[in-house]
Amino acid sequence: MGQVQFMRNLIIETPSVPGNFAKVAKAIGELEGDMGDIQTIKVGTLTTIRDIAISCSNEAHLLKIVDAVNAIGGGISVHAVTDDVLQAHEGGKIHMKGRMEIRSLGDLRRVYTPGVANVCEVIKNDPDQARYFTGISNSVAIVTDGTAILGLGNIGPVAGMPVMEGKAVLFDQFAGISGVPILLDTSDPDQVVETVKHIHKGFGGILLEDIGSPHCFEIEERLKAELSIPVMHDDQHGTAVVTLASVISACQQSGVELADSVVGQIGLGAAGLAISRMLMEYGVKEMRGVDRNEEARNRLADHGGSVVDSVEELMETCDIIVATTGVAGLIKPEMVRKGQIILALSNPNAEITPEDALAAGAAFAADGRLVNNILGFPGIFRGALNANAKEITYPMLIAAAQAIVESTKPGDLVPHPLDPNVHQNVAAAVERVANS
Ligand SMILES: NC(=O)C1=CN([C@@H]2O[C@H](COP(=O)(O)OP(=O)(O)OC[C@H]3O[C@@H](n4cnc5c(N)ncnc54)[C@H](O)[C@@H]3O)[C@@H](O)[C@H]2O)C=CC1
Ligand SMILES: CC(=O)C(=O)O
Ligand SMILES: [Mg+2]
Repeated sequence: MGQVQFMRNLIIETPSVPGNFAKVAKAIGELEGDMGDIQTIKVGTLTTIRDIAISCSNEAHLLKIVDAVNAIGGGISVHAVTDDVLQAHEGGKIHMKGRMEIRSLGDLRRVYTPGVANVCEVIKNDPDQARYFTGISNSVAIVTDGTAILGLGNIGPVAGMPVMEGKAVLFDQFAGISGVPILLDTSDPDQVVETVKHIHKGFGGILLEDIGSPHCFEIEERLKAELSIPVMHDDQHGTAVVTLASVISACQQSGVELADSVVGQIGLGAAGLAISRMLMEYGVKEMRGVDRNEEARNRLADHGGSVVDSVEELMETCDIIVATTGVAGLIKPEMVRKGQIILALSNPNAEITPEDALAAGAAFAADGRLVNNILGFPGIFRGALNANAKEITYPMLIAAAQAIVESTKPGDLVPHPLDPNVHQNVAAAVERVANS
């Protein structure tokens, strides 16, 4: 199958006779539709109705699949096409909920006035008590200016809100952290820094998300210097941690020495520069990079990497390739060299699909659905908040990467994101380093 841009659900009716579902699955499979969740909605004496999630390339591809299912005949038909992803977003994905229920006047007086005034006094007299008597130390602001939402570009903070709500859901589920999206109506570094400084007192940490380069570098550096709570730009360091982990695992499994490998980074923006820096920090001696933007190329050179002239040259000369350009299909199968490790991490669509990279001879290949900062940021912040850390340091990030490697099953590049152990292990490793 090509790039997955399109996820829809088909509501399909079949006569209730064994073998009919297999016919439907065959028709979908023959057209390279990728079936996901299957739900049986109704089993009647005569007919059965199922809701089948399908991933495909685009609307035209979906229509071909619908036609093919309708053409099976024998009473098999597509009743409707629904958009479950859109429906799942109705009303938003997050909701601020109280941890106390108010069932009596006594509860009301404890939770709110007059009782709450006493807690205010306690904190006024000793501000450190806010750590125990408010949710501040368990809350992280998810701050975006909307300038680099996934690989969709500068689509603005409101259009980026579904991503920020998604990050909040992940924070909650994997780390028990309250993630609060903050949408900034400015991308001017001075204004971003000032705004975050003015709101930071309500949070135990700041996650900068989908803020484009180059202003993301200045914003993060200034906030790290000026605030005494953990600040991390996820697209830089969350991604770099998970990429380092997957590269270590791939090298271990293929008997390659990472330090002696030539690593090539395509796209030297927020994610790409941070990945290059982390790999060099970890010991990669030969780090090469390419970007269409001259300033981005210069930044790699300033950090000790070497710049090459084209994607083709990079592909030809490197053992390990990481791509974070946001450009789907940038790596052509004919550019792939036998035995290469290829991580094409752009979302929602990769520079090359893992299937195409493997078919072209790559030893390991993955995309941004697998190698994703989801494996890093929840545990990194959990560990930092547990340790009451004032910042997130390189040793904490390297420890997070090592914890991901240790949580990876043999044969895999990274752990499954729904494996709660990985988030717990990352948190424990980060907390340990922060406390050392
Ligand atoms: N899998 C994951 O966990 C993550 C994936 N990403 C993905 O990485 C991509 C980039 O994200 P950011 O680094 O935040 O964006 P960015 O805008 O900071 O960087 C993109 C860089 O790619 C360069 N570029 C674009 N087209 C190019 C081409 N044809 N040849 C060479 N260079 C080119 C740009 O000049 C820019 O420097 C996005 O698609 C995003 O979804 C980002 C963070 C995490
Ligand atoms: C995963 C992520 O943060 C991104 O694609 O921007
Ligand atoms: Mg992002």
